[in-house]
Amino acid sequence: MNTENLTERVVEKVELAADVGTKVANMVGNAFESTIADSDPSSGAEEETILNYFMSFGIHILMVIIVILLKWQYDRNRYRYPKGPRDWRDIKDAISFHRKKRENLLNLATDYPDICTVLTHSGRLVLLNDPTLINEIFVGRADLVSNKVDGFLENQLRYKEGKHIRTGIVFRHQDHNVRIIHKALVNHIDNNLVGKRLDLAVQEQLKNMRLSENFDVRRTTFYFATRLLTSLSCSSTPISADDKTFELFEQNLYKISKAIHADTFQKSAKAMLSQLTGMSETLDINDNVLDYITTWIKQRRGGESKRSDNVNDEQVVTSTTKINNDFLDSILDVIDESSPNLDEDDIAACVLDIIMHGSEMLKGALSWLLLYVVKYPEEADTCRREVRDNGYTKFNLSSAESLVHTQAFVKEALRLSPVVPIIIHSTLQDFKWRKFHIQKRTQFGANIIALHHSAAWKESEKFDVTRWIGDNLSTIPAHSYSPFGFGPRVCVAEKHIFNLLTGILGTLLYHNDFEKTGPLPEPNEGTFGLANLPPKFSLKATQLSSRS
Ligand code: HEM
Repeated sequence: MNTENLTERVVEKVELAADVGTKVANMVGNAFESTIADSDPSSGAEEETILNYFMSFGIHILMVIIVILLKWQYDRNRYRYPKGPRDWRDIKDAISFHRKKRENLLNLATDYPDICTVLTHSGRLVLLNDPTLINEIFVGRADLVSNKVDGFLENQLRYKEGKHIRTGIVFRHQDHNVRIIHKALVNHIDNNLVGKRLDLAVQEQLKNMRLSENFDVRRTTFYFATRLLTSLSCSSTPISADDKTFELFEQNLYKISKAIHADTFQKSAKAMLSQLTGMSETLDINDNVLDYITTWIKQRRGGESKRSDNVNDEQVVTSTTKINNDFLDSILDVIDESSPNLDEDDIAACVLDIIMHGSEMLKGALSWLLLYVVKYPEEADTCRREVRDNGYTKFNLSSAESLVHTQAFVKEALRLSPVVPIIIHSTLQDFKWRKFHIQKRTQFGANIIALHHSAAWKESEKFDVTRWIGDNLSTIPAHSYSPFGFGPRVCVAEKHIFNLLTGILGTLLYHNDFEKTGPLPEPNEGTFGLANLPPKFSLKATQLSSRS
């Protein structure tokens, strides 16, 4: 008998056992219920009733445990996962996985260069360490979403039955609406922002950036990014430090931002508690932030219907009647294509996602860049010379492409310190893949940090900007660099992010000198949860004269 037949027979047997187990549990349960129901209350020694009650309760619990064990055994035989430290013997490692997550992700990639299954505090995770396998799952299977990440991040607001706001990493992909929104956002960036509004919007927020003798890098870059993303998402919103409502909105976003990234055992316990009780401070703040965005959308739609009331019957209201030309408009434009129809709550959730994800990610990337600027002052000086030689006085997306050294600096910093160190999606259905049979809702993690540090890179631990320049480019290993995700779920801003970051860094370096004000954190410190952020640190910025 071959192994496949044997496995099938074992599976059948266990299936049968599980079935019998359930039936027995029901029978015993029913028998006890009827025993209690049949007992004559008048004859009733009270003590006996209590005893019966406890016995019945105990047997129910026992049966539930038996059924759970049988189901567990059944699943073990039915599903086949890649090997890895996932045994109960490794439970201690699983519980402490988060504590040294960075090292764990790197070690696991060394021990299992292709793939392995790990038990983490948020459940089983199939860790993909090889670029080909990552592609097969993340590109070949566009229906993957990370529901468990939804549950884990405490900021997930169930804004509707079955729908969550997913901050940091956006949208559920099985849904038709997600595809059309993704496409609408990419088209909007390509057609309306690049070479058009984007340059002015970034210039304005760079001008307002509060750099000082001692500025908190994470906070400053967060406020810069939030304002930029808000102006691009909902351009009619008054974004000013004097606007009290906007100030509150920003502060609340910052509170959420601080709360969400921890990836610890305590955090899992807290998330579980808030799922059970529905009570969570972060969720409350999130609610409040969403209300704020809903108000903008109501105002916008109110304005639009007034405008369309004024146009005569022959005139069709199309996207050209929209005067704001922002992310919100691009979503409003695809309402007619949506199914089920996007309503105000859905739209607000998307806008909030864009603002939160964009600002979190930009904060992370810019914080790492400034940290590397002070850690590698000579490299930063080379970048500064380049921007000065190119007369790059103010942000311009398309000419950022020509800042070769500065662009290389950005790429190298995001290689060593990717803002998203592991991208987690989960499966919607059971499926067979290679020699495995994967259960639905299994988490898959693309081990980005390990890809970026793999032996395929020459001196992978070294901060070497030159690897991205000229002939050295040929030494860059294929498919081993992916700071913005993969496949259909790739970041909507992916094509332009390097130029965006290069232009921002270039402008900051043109006008400022940055120095440390105290000990600097190391790149392997900081929050390493779903996002990789440096710990809080401050720098001194000194304004440079326009021409040195
Ligand atoms: C350094 C900056 C950024 C980084 C590192 C980054 C990274 C990522 C990553 C890794 C994903 C994929 C998530 C997944 O597969 O689950 C993603 C998705 C996304 N990003 Fe970004 N991102 C950045 C900036 C931005 C900005 C500025 C925007 C603003 C428009 C943006 C909008 C989005 C959206 C809308 C998605 C979801 C796409 C979808 O699920 O269909 N990102 N980003």
